[in-house]
Amino acid sequence: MRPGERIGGLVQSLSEHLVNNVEERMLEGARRDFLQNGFTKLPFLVPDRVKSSVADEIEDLVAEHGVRRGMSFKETGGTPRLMRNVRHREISEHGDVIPQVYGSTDLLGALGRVAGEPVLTCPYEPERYVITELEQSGDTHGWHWDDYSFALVWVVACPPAEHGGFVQCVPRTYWNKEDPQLHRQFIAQPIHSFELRPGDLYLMRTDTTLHRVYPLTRGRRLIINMGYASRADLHKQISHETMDGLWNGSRTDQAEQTA
Ligand SMILES: O=C(O)CCC(=O)C(=O)O
Ligand SMILES: [Fe+2]
Repeated sequence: MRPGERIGGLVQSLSEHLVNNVEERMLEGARRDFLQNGFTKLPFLVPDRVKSSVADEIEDLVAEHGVRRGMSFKETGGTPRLMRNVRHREISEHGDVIPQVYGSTDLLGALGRVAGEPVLTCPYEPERYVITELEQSGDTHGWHWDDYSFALVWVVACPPAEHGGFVQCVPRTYWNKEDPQLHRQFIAQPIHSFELRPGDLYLMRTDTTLHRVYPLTRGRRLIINMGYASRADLHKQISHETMDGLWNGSRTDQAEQTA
């Protein structure tokens, strides 16, 4: 089978799964969670065959193109990013399955039913998809918001919660890049924590949900974050300091920024 046919078959099996196996009540349950917490797990959204093809591609890409980064950003109150990443550019150049799955019309339709509004491919390409591996003790994706409204995160590897790696979030919070006031956000509202397992997917309302990955003490955590836009995002002036800093520097820039 030619690669194009294999990938076409995978996207087709995702569409068939969404029509045949994902019931309205599952999407409605996810929608209630999502509106309440800015977060919902959706492991049922994608068939195992597609999950394992995406996972295999992620493993190959991180082995071949992963770059270690260590940074912090004043726009999110100086919180750390200690991780290995593969950026959009390398994923779209060397990946086959991920770019096709990302743009699947049926996947976007299902996400829109959960979000309660249209979920659109991100107009700013570097934020469409990024692979993140946490691999050392202390590695974390520290507290932040994202520039665009939605993230669909696919979990390939994750240690048990005893070793960190779970997601924490504070919904209904707003990002003032000049003065993010993280401590005030934590005082004003509770922090919700969610354990993840390999094979999980989750959808987060990332522009109004402050979130982080709890620092790892052992094991390995590997995900791909697929970023999507709302209609409103298309009309906003969005500056991209944190994501540009994280994902867009050249290898030399990154080496200089690495702690
Ligand atoms: O690793 C995760 O679960 C979250 C990733 C994330 O927040 C991001 O890439 O912006
Ligand atoms: Fe994020």
